[in-house]
Amino acid sequence: MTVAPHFDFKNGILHAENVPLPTLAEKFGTPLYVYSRQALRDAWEAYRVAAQGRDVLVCFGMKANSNLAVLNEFKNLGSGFDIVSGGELARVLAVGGDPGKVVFSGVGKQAWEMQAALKAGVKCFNVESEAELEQLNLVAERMGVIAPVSLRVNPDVDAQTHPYISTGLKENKFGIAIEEAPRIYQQAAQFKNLNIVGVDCHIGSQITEVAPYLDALDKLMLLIETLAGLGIQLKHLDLGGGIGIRYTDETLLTPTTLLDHVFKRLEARKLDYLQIVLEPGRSLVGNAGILLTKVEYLKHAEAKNFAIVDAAMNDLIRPTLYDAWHSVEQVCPAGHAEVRDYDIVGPICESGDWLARERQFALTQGELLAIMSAGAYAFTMSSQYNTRPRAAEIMVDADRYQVVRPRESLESLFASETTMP
Ligand SMILES: Cc1ncc(COP(=O)(O)O)c(C=O)c1O
Ligand SMILES: N[C@@H](CCCC[NH3+])C(=O)O
Repeated sequence: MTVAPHFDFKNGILHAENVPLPTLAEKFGTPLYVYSRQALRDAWEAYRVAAQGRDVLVCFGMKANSNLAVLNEFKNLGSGFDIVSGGELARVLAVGGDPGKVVFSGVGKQAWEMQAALKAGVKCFNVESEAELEQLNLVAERMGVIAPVSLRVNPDVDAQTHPYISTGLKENKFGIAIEEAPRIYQQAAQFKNLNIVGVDCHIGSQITEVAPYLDALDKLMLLIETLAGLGIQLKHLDLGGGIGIRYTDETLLTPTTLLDHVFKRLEARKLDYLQIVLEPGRSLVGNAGILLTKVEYLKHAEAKNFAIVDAAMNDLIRPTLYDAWHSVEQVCPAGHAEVRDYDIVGPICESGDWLARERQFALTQGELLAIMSAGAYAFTMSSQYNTRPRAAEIMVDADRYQVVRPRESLESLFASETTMP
């Protein structure tokens, strides 16, 4: 068993659904991102079941994986989208996503992005500062439209996750301090081209406990009641994303547990008329993807053993950026070689170019490894550092597969560059 249900061993070979990974490596080369369509569907189903027919809108936090094939799958399942840029909006529109189910997050929305989102008709802007409110009102006024607004408040709760991916603490750059929120809502109500529709928070990522969400919810419910007292009625409450996935042996918070707790508290306060919006990213895609890579060289140095693979930090930056653990599987474990502790590293000229450290393997040169849980914040955070073309992406569906993004060609990497005479 691997950490990802649709990536499993059959006859000693790791498969994506029914497709042996060596077949894909041979056909498309490595490094290669491979996604399981069924894993996307199962992850979505967990949210659908959790909603139990209650008014819940799931907006896929698409920064986790914005490949059009992935977006299209979620669109067809009824998902909305949480976007953070004009670029992400363009992707949603490219797959025919419903702008009425799009929430626009982010601390630094530019005027052109606001304009594009207003033109498309997004569900709401999650506004993160007073300055942004003013700018949004101005853009809407110029266009002669009304902008739907929700304030992203910072509830100052500890999501008990990695400091780099915790976003709901006072010292984070995100959101409006919750004590300031009533004043700023009142200010927003004065703007002629804004329409207040909701409240939003997002406290962090890879959260495995329900408590931080409930701490945030309690603070938000109090705010909603305060606002009602001031004559400001909200229609929705957005609790952001953040549900964690299994990278190793984490005990998981399920969407059902989260929503059951949330609705219980809302009912107790008679606030269950509110629509609940969620913005899950990682939990919808994280374990629906792997990064397939080939061992180029084995290097047995005095202090350490290295497996130098053809994937690198430009393909998957999470290990070096967050010290994140990704489980690694041998695609065809043969077991003849000597078992050693290996650092799995890429070819990039940085000491930080590692994908896993101190893992016990019996490795052979030329064999394939699968870096697991690489469906979220993996390809989307990739770069071309060291003039390395970004990897291809493949979607598998039972025994079918399709290239959903080809490997970049070398020429394309510098095709638009010019020399100066
Ligand atoms: C505003 C916002 N919403 C949703 C998400 C998705 O988070 P996750 O992938 O942890 O579900 C993020 C990223 O952390 C975010 O910043
Ligand atoms: N990129 C981070 C998550 C941050 C999400 C952005 N708000 C990760 O890989 O874990």
